[in-house]
Amino acid sequence: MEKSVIIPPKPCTEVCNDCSCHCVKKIVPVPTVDEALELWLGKIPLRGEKAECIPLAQGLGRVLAEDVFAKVGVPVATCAAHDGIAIHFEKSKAAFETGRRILQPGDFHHCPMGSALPEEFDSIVHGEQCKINSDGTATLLELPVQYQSVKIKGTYVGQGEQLAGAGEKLSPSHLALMQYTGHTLVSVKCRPKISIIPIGDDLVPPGTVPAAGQCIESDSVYIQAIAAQCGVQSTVFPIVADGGEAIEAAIQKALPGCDILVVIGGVGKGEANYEDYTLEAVRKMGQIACHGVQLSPGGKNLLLAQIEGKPLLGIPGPPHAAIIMTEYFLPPVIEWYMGCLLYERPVIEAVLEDDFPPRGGGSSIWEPRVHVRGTPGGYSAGLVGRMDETVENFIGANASVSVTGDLDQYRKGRRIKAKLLVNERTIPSNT
Ligand SMILES: Nc1nc2c(c(=O)[nH]1)N[C@H]1C(S)=C(S)[C@@H](COP(=O)(O)OP(=O)(O)OC[C@H]3O[C@@H](n4cnc5c(N)ncnc54)[C@H](O)[C@@H]3O)O[C@H]1N2
Ligand code: MOO
Repeated sequence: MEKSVIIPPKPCTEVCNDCSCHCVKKIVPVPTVDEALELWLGKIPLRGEKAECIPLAQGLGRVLAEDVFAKVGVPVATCAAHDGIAIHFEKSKAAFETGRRILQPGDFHHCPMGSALPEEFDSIVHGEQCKINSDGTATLLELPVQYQSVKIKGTYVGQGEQLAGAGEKLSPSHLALMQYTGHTLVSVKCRPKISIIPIGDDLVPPGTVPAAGQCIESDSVYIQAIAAQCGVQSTVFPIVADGGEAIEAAIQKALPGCDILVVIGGVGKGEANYEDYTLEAVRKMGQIACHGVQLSPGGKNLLLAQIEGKPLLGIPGPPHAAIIMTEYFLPPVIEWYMGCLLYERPVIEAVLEDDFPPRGGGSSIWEPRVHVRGTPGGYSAGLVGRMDETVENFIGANASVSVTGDLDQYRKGRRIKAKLLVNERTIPSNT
């Protein structure tokens, strides 16, 4: 496995702060994705978890800041769970068994579903089991079982019963039950503010026609979209020119207003020799957790750091690399901040259409995009024809595969797990 070289900012004066070899250069193994996340987020103390109170109806997808308890029990009083008449079971049974099936007005109570049951009655005779007569009596056609269709006060939800816990993501069902039990507002965790800084002299803003050697800045919109899929809005800053001072100034400007900072580009290992100044600027301003991770494409230049206790995610510039790095590292940092899983990609099993080329393997991950198609037996998956910044890779693919472990598992005909990028119902059929 490739090794990455970490050049510490300055030699340690006392005990070496993990920079060994008398603090000149340290050869460290490239971490796996999990190790990189631990190196990065495991060291950043969570800041005060802020909460805000919002109208319940706006709560979908938000994360509860505190446990929620029913304000109102359900039902409020013992009531009918069916349209019918309320009776006293034992009394009615005794009469019914001796052939007296006519109930006098005082022997029953008309009870539409949800209405409170008078105390002297304990069972509901369904509308179909009786006949209401024009003289105010009722005829019992069938004897119900005792307590039929009676909802006892507070047995569905007890007043004060816990509905949900802090850290749960609010679903439509949460909202309905909370509103049903007396809530109009809900206390949710504040979402992180994310700032995104694209870096590179060769980038031009969207809406500009690129000249030779230029390209239109586009990674930021992907990063924004993945953040939005996690329920978080983000701000894209103007493109920053290559150069240490400009990058430092841009980071200084963005940092106070955000909780998570994403920088794009300039993280290549060629550093200043190849106009990649981001790594050096971040090294000066904060602490680097890792530069390079066992994940491709793009992982060898991924930068994870912190500045002033805020996580910084450094995404490599080439778009095909940026999408994978964003999918692997942006949701976890948002989830770390929120304390809740927010990015879910459905996983399906598919049979490989061809051998995968030997990439990845061991603990290193290769994450190619694939086409998943419906087959009579389930699904099949094939690598997209062209990788990189192609229509097939970006738009044609509907899933990706984490190729890792024993590469023999990725031969034609083997069953693999594909992580969908789309709704399963939109997978085309092979026929
Ligand atoms: N000497 C070495 N050079 C490079 C190596 C290496 O190992 N040694 N690795 C290469 C690989 S692989 C990658 S990936 C890149 C990552 O480097 P950077 O993050 O520094 O990428 P940039 O130089 O800034 O940009 C490269 C290329 O990407 C496009 N780009 C950049 N930003 C955006 C954006 N916001 N939106 C759309 N496209 C963007 C642009 O075409 C740039 O030209 O390093 C290689 N070099
Ligand atoms: O890591 Mo680079 O993404 O192989 O293009």
